[in-house]
Order: sequence, then C-alpha cells, then structure tokens
Amino acid sequence: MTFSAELWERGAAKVYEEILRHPFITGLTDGTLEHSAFRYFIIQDSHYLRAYSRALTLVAARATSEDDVRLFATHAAEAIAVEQGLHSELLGSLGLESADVDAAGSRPTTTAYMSYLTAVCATGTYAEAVAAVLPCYWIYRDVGRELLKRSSPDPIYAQWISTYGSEEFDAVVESVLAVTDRLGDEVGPGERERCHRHFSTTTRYEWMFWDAAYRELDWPVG
Ligand SMILES: Cc1ncc(C[n+]2csc(CCO)c2C)c(N)n1
Repeated sequence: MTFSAELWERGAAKVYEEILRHPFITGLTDGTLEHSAFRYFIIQDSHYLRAYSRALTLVAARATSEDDVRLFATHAAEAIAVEQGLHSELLGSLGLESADVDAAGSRPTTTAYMSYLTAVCATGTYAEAVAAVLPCYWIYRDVGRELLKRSSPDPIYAQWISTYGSEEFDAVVESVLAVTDRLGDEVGPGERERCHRHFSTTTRYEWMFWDAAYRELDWPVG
C-alpha cells in the first residue's frame, strides 16, 4: 500500500464520510446554508490561508530536492493568490470588505488549526510537515469533486465550488501525493507514526473548520 493510502485509511476515511454528511457541506449544494455561516467561513479561511501559505514556505525550506522546494514555494504563492483573488471577489458578493476580515479576527478553531500547522512545519521533519499540510489539499480536492457533481442553486456557493473541483487543482494534489509516497519509503518507524498523528489531527481540524463555520463559533469569553 502507498504511504498516502495508509495515511488516508487510518486517519481520514471515516472523517471524510462525516465531512460529506455535515450540514455545512450538504447546505452548500442544496442552498440551505445560511449566508452568515458562509461569510464566517470565508473570513476565517482568509486568516487560515495567510497562515497556511507561511506554513508552506516552511515545508519548502525543509524539502530535500529542488523540485520539491519549487512545488511548495509555488503553492505558498498560490494560497496567497486565492486569498487575495477568490476571497476578495467572494467577500464583495457577500457584502464584506477586507477590513471585516481583520475586525473579526481569528476564531478558536482557526487559531488552533493554524497554530498546529505552524508548530509542526516549524519543528517537525520534512515528512512530518508534508503529512500535516496534506489533508488541506486532499480533502478539498475530494470534497470539491463531490460538490461539483451536485453544484449549487446559489451562485456564490457555485463560484466557490468551481475553484476546488477544477482539473488544475487535481494536478496540484497529485504532485503532493507523489511527494508523500516517496517520503513513505524514507521514513523510520517513529517518524512514520508522527506523520500519522499529524495527518489525522489536521484532518479532524478540517471537519472542525466547517463545523465552526456552521455554528458560527466565537471565543466564549473576552
Ligand atoms: C480550512 C481550509 N482547508 C483547506 C483549504 C484548501 N487550500 C487552501 S491553500 C491550498 C493549497 C495551495 O493552494 C488548499 C488546497 C482551504 N481553503 N481552507
């Protein structure tokens, strides 16, 4: 079995099914999701993408070949492009501007997910860092494909869906899966277990990110 298949089977298969069943996801395609929940999601995703792009530059710095440095450095730049392009368009459609993103700040789940990613990418090995960032790519590709089949009666949701369900994005994910499988042949048993732990933790955070948006979770105090 490839390393990526092993990671998915142990850490993501069940959570992925839960994600597809989550009312945030089903609400996107049947149009019942409240705009306020989607607004929360886009605002939090702007914060997330800012941290994620920095985390990817740490992955790039740890990479063991020039091709891999280029791959992750390119994705870091693309994450910023998504934040500044797609997001500013969506913010406009939702009646928001970038000052609203700053005013809302990063909420608990976003903060926890960003902090975990940053810590692993800053202090872990190259394989650990790749395992931590992988669910972000992989889950969005697979969820994007499912959503694309169903599409959405709401043009704002349909626009968002088309970004992650695209063929270009598919190629991006395949290249990261190829890196993961290669690293699977190089890691020792202790590092392999740490990769599993990071992969399943950030997979859970992906579910929690949608759940927090659905419930519009805020800090309980302060
Ligand atoms: C919570 C959350 N998780 C994953 C993504 C998807 N994503 C963000 S950056 C990137 C790779 C480089 O473009 C991918 C796949 C998201 N937007 N928000």
